[in-house]
Amino acid sequence: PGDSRSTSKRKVIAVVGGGLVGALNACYFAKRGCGVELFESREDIRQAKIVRGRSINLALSHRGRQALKHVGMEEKIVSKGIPMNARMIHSLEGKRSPIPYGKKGQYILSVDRANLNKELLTAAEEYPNTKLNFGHKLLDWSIESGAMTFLRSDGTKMEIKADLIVGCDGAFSAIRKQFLRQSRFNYSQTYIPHGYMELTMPPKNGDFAMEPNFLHIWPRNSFMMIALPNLDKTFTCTLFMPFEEFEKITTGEQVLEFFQTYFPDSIPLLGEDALKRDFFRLPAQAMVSVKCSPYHMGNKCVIMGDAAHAVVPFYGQGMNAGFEDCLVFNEIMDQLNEDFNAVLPEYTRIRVPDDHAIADLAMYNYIEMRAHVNSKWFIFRKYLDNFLHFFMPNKIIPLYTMVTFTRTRYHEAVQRWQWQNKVINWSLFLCGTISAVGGTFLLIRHLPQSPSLLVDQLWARVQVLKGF
Ligand SMILES: Cc1cc2nc3c(=O)[nH]c(=O)nc-3n(C[C@H](O)[C@H](O)[C@H](O)COP(=O)(O)OP(=O)(O)OC[C@H]3O[C@@H](n4cnc5c(N)ncnc54)[C@H](O)[C@@H]3O)c2cc1C
Ligand SMILES: Cc1cnn(-c2ccc(OCc3ccccc3)c(C(=O)O)c2)c1-c1ccc(Cl)c(F)c1
Repeated sequence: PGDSRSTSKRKVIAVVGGGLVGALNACYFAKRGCGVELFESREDIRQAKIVRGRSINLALSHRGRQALKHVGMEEKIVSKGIPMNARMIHSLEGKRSPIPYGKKGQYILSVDRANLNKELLTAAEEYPNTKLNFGHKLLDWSIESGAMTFLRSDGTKMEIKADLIVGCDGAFSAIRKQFLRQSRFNYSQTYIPHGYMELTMPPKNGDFAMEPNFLHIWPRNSFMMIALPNLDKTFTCTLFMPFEEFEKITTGEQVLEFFQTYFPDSIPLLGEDALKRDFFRLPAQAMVSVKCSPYHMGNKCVIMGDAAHAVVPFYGQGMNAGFEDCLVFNEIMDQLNEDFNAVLPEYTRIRVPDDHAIADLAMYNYIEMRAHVNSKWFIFRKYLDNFLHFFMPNKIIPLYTMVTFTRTRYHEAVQRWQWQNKVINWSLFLCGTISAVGGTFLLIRHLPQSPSLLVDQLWARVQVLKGF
């Protein structure tokens, strides 16, 4: 087989998967001076028409931006993103409640998935030490030799070796398949009963149909819908609903009936005909949560992004976590002088707890939103968060703020949130007890007579009232 392993000092990295994380990783390794060969099963999306079936836009937040910043891509991506400074909660009655994310600089960005992927591929390609191979699908690889077998779009096969294989081939990773054959490799996957469907909300009179700088949310317990703005003044609405509910809706009239019941304010904005058409354009897509460890095999291979940790999208963190994987791996490469024997196990040791934490958080959010969260509860919770944070800014930091607007390690954010909840619950218990004791004391203290006399007086009044 072709052997790309370096004879010189320069290491050759094979990045498998040219999606968001693979393309960014190619930039990271190329910037480091490695020889990078990226292999992507699809044809070059920069030449192909738009690929359907993945979310059209995504929420980019602090972790992802920091990762892009390291390879000089933050400005380019942010300039094509639309800031969302607050949530806009839509009630069943059509009332809209804006709830800011927090301080001025705290906003998330709606970015176009295809454009982001194209920009990252082009950035990777600009490095002289990078080669992008499209139409190359990894079939198998050997943990012992590190040899990889690719099926090319012309039907031929090719084998190559590299100094390091970086598996960024998504939730159904072929790289990870080999990991599953190894002992002591832990793996779990969960398909949730909800599916998702994307609908497009067109511009109205040439402008956005709703306020553009918001993450629009219609929380209806087990039905949820969100809308993120696009540069072409459309919104991409994502409807989350149990598959069994999707399956009950088989006619255009039933679509309208459903939206009239749960999301009435969105019907005139989506357009009745477009809604009836779009709803049946693609089937609802499944959502899977994947957790595994370790993330590496020997000194040969490491997995990142959805290949290592596919998360349900109820925190808007999947891509942000995958981008942060690249940043963390790079930081460890610097610390351990690119010694793969040390870097790979250290990456697993550091990153597994954090990616498991965000996978659990996203699932927790899904379960919490599905069970409790309607618009009133959503608004109450967020006002409570903001109220507590306002009065105790260094004591109480909302979990969503830590996850979305800081690089606090995900597992530390969860630990802090659990501690904060204890403090809040204790404080509420204490306040409750103090006011109960205090109230009773005041009642007894300022009563003119003994309590029994008071009861007689109250009873007499009841008899009088009974007489009316
Ligand atoms: C509905 C929905 C909404 C989301 N919203 C957000 C959001 O708001 N914010 C956020 O941060 N994240 C969000 N995500 C998550 C985000 O989409 C993923 O975390 C992200 O795409 C992961 O990137 P990746 O590169 O690891 O995997 P992918 O994007 O899946 O890319 C994997 C690539 O590998 C290629 N590939 C697969 N198998 C092979 C093979 N055998 N050989 C070669 N190539 C192969 C694929 O063609 C693909 O190009 C959302 C996800 C969904 C489903
Ligand atoms: C794409 C994206 C980016 N961030 N978020 C997000 C997620 C959860 C949130 O709160 C959880 C909560 C609210 C109220 C009570 C408990 C928990 C908030 C928030 O605080 O605004 C924002 C999403 C998103 C993704 C899917 C759905 Cl269904 C959704 F509604 C939003």
